[in-house]
Amino acid sequence: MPDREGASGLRLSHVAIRHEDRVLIDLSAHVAPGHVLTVMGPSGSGKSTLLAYIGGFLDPAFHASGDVLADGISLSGLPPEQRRAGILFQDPLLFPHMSVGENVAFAIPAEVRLSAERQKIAAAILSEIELDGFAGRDPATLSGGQKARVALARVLVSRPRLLLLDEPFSKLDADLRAQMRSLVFVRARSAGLPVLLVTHDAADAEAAGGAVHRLGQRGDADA
Ligand SMILES: Nc1ncnc2c1ncn2[C@@H]1O[C@H](COP(=O)(O)OP(=O)(O)OP(=O)(O)O)[C@@H](O)[C@H]1O
Repeated sequence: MPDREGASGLRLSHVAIRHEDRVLIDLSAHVAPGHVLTVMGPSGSGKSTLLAYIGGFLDPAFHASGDVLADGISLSGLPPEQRRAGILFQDPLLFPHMSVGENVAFAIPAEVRLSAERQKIAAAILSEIELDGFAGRDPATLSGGQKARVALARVLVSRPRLLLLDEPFSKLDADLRAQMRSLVFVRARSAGLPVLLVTHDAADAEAAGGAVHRLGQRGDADA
C-alpha cells in the first residue's frame, strides 16, 4: 500500500467522542506503520473509550463521529472482527479452558484450515517469544510475564492491521515491564504495525518513542 498521501498506517480523521454534554475525545492523528502514538490522560479521561471506538465496540451510551482508516480502508462501518485490530489489555485474558497452544491457534485466521498448519504457526510464534515447549501447558501454570507474552503471540498470529494497547504493561513488575515493552514495540516495528498505546505511565511513552497526545487537549497528533 503506497504511503504517498499518508494512506498507510492508522489515520484518525476528526474523531470526536462525547458522553452527554462532555467531550472526551477530539483528535486527528496519523500513526505510520511500525510507529507508536501514545495517548495519555488521567483515569476517566476517555483512553479506553477511544480504543473501543477504533476497535468497533464503543458503548452506545457515547456519541461518536469521525473516521478511522487503516491502510486507507475505512473501519467505521465494519464489525469488530473485520477491523483486524489486535488488542492487548492490562490482563492477558487467556482462555482458561484451552492450553497455551490452543489459545494462540484460536486467533489464527480461519483461512488457515489445516490443523497441522495452525499448530505449526502457534509453535513458531511461541518459539519466537521464548516459550518453546509451552504449547501443551495450562495457562494457569504460567507466570504473569509468560501470560503477557502468550497474549502478544495470540494477537500477532491474528494478522492484525494495527495494535491497540490498553495499559498492557501496568500489572507487570519493573523488570518484566521493560522486557515486555521492548518485545511489543520491536515486534510491532518489524511487522510494520501502527500502534496506539494508552497509558498513565510516562515511562511507557518514553519506551514507545513516538508522539504523545494528552487527552483534554484538542488537535492533531502524528507518529
Ligand atoms: N458504558 C459507559 N456508560 C457511560 N459512561 C461510561 C461508560 N464507560 C465509561 N464511562 C465513562 O466515560 C469516561 C471515560 O472512561 P474510560 O474508561 O474511557 O476512561 P480511561 O481514561 O480509560 O480511564 P482509566 O485510566 O481509569 O481506565 C469516564 O468518565 C467513565 O466513567
